[in-house]
Formats: sequence, C-alpha cells, structure tokens
Amino acid sequence: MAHTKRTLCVRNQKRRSLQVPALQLHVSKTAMRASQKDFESALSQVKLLKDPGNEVKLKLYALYKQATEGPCNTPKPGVFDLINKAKWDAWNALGSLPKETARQNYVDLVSGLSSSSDSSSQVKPEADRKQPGYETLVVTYEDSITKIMMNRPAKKNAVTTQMYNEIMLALKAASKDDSAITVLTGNGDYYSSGNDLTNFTDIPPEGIEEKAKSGAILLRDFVDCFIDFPKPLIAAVNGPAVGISVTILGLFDTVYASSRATFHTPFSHLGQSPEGCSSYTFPKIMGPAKAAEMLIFGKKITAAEACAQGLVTEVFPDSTFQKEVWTRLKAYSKLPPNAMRISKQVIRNREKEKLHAINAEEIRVLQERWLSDECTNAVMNFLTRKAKL
Ligand SMILES: CCCCCCCCCC/C=C/CC(=O)SCCNC(=O)CCNC(=O)[C@H](O)C(C)(C)COP(=O)(O)OP(=O)(O)OC[C@H]1O[C@@H](n2cnc3c(N)ncnc32)[C@H](O)[C@@H]1OP(=O)(O)O
Repeated sequence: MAHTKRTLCVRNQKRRSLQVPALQLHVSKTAMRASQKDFESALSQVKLLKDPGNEVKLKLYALYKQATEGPCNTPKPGVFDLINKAKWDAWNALGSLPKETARQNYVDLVSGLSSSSDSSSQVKPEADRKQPGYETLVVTYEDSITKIMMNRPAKKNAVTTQMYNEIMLALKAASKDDSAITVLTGNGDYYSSGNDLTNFTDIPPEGIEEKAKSGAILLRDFVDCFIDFPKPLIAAVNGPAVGISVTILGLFDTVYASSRATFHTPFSHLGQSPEGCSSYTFPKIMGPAKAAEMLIFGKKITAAEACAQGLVTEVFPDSTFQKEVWTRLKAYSKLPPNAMRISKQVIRNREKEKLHAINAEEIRVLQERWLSDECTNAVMNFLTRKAKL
C-alpha cells in the first residue's frame, strides 16, 4: 500500500507543561428562554430588514421550518427545482436540531442582522465579522479566511448533535462565501474530545434503534460535508484531539498541530469502529501497521509522531502555535482562490466516489456497534465516571 505522507517538518518537540487557559464557558443565557413572543417579534422584525442575501434567507427559512415543524419531513424536490431544492437542503441540513434551539437560533440570527443593519452606514472592520446564529461555534471571517472554532471549552469541545449540525451549516456557508480558505480549530485547551457521549442518552420513545438510525444519517451527512468541501480546508489542532475529530483529519488538505496536541481514536475501548473514512485514509496516509495500532488498539500518538506518520503537516511549539499558524494562513489566503480551489478539486475528485462509499460502509457497521453491549457499557462507564480514557 502506498504511503502518501504529508510534508514532514517537526519543530521543537520539547515537552511543555500543560497550560490550561481560563476556560470560557459558553452558555447562551437566553438559549432556553426564547419565548414564542420573542420568536413572533423576530418574525415581524425580519420583514423590516433590507435584503440579507440568499444565503442568510435560506438559513432563516430552514430555522423557521425547524422551529415550527421540526426536522425536515417533505420529499426532496427534483434536481431541476433549484429554489425548492436549495430550501429543502437547508432545512434538511438541520437534522434533528430541537425546535426550541431552532427558535432561539432564529431569534439570534434576526437580532444579529438587525444590529448590523442599524450600523450599516459604518464600515465594520473585517475582524468584527463574527457570524451570528451559532451556539456551539464561533465563526468569523477575516483576511479571506473563514475560521470555524468549536466553542464548548468546558466540555473539551465534545461534539453534540447541535455542533454536528452547526459545523455542517458553517461549512456549507463557507463553501459559498468569498473566503479563499477555511480553518477548523478549537477554543480552550482541547481541539476536541470527539463525539459527546451524552449523544447516546436522549433515546426517543421509538427506541434505541431509531436513535441509531438518526445518528447514522447525521454522521453520514457530517462526513460527506468534509468529503465534498470544495476549498482548501485546514485544521489548526490547538490541543488534544479524540475520536471523530481525529478521523476526519484524513479528509483535510493541511493539518497544523500544537506540540501539545495528541491524537487518539479509542474505538475498541468504546465498543465502536472507525468512521470519518479513516479505515481508508489512515492506512493510506501512515501505512497499515501504524493505522491498525491507532484504529484497532486505540494507541494515542503525540503531535510529533502524527507528523512523522504523515497525518499532520507540521508541528509548531505550543507557545507560538497561534502566531505562526495564522501568519502562514494569512499568506496562503492571498494566493489566487480559483487556482487553489481547482487544484483541490483535481486532487479530491478522483477519490470522491470511493470516499462516499467508504463513509456509507463504515456507518453501516458503526450503527450495529452502537446497539452492542460493548458500546452501551463503555458509554455508561464514562457517563457514570467509572472510566476515563
Ligand atoms: C444510539 C446511537 C446514537 C449515536 C449518535 C452519535 C452520532 C455520531 C457518532 C460519531 C462517533 C464518533 C466516535 C468518537 O468520537 S469516539 C470518542 C468519544 N470521546 C471520548 O470517549 C472522550 C471522553 N472524554 C474523556 O475521556 C475525558 O473527558 C478527556 C477528553 C480525556 C478529558 O479528561 P479531563 O480529565 O481533562 O477532563 P474531564 O473529563 O473532567 O472533562 C471536562 C468536562 O467535559 C466533559 N466531556 C469531555 N469529553 C466529553 C465527551 N466526549 N462527551 C461528553 N462529555 C465530555 C466531561 O464529562 C466533563 O464534564 P463535567 O465537567 O460536567 O463533569
């Protein structure tokens, strides 16, 4: 099997003491409080706004439908019915986002739009372009770079159902905005601790099989977004990464890591199996032997090891990680965007179909694993704190 190693350039790998920056607990205080009245007032307010553009209108439409009718429940329009298909796609992308959250996101989005149109006579500096409507992410646009930052630092950026949906929305928006490159990173001391294990707890009345089915659709759509993302996609791995946040790195174009980062896929420990196309990308990137140690035995590797094995492009000392990575990315973002996009597509298109098939197959297997005693016991152990990785 051919190894396709990324550029190897390991920097200062001296171990540093783990510095935990002040955690910024992101709790939307109003999240649980968007009343029907707030929602109705947002509905009236939206009519007074100047045209926010198609992308925002689609977001508003999707959140409105989700808030009033719940998950998308209508047949997918035909390919030639472009407008209704775009609306359907936007609604469907919200997956099982709860109605209350959709209502709150709608209210937040309208309030963000109102305040930006109130000050529309002033030219906002690019750094202020924080995009409204996200609860688990901070999405910003600056220097032709869309930055998607996972923002649940107190939970080590564990990925909830809502965060899966918001990352998909943010990627879809970034694929259409005028940014040249897109970056995924984490807030706080972790990049991400992977799937939020409480995703296994809210079992609907229809039973665990239904939950596994909706989880499978969510995960398939999530990974598909990374396979199909049309622009250069960079991961800035600011700290330890676990599970799904590691496996999807094989679908990024470039992975920069802090010297403090570690990479861990404890699937067997959790009674689960590989996802994110890692059963294909990892053996291809690092060779079957190293991939097996990670994916079957759950070996945790350091940033330096991940770089030597080709999963990481370059490691930066933790103390200068942010500065060095953003300086590099700002320079890359000035390259001709169409050329970068086309080069990415030439590289990716050859493999797209295969990656989609691998994603579907991995999820078919994983869906069965979720129903196994091995998986249930492992999740219960974590949630009752008998086990930690
Ligand atoms: C029926 C099927 C439905 C399925 C629906 C899902 C669909 C998609 C599935 C995709 C599958 C992906 C596979 C994976 O990602 S596997 C990896 C899963 N992750 C883990 O197992 C990590 C678990 N976490 C830990 O082991 C530790 O927290 C840590 C990451 C090593 C950090 O330890 P540390 O001591 O530093 O910190 P704490 O443990 O005190 O964590 C701080 C708080 O954060 C909470 N936390 C952290 N990680 C998670 C997590 N993954 N899920 C839920 N909660 C998490 C932790 O509980 C603490 O919360 P607290 O302060 O309230 O106690």
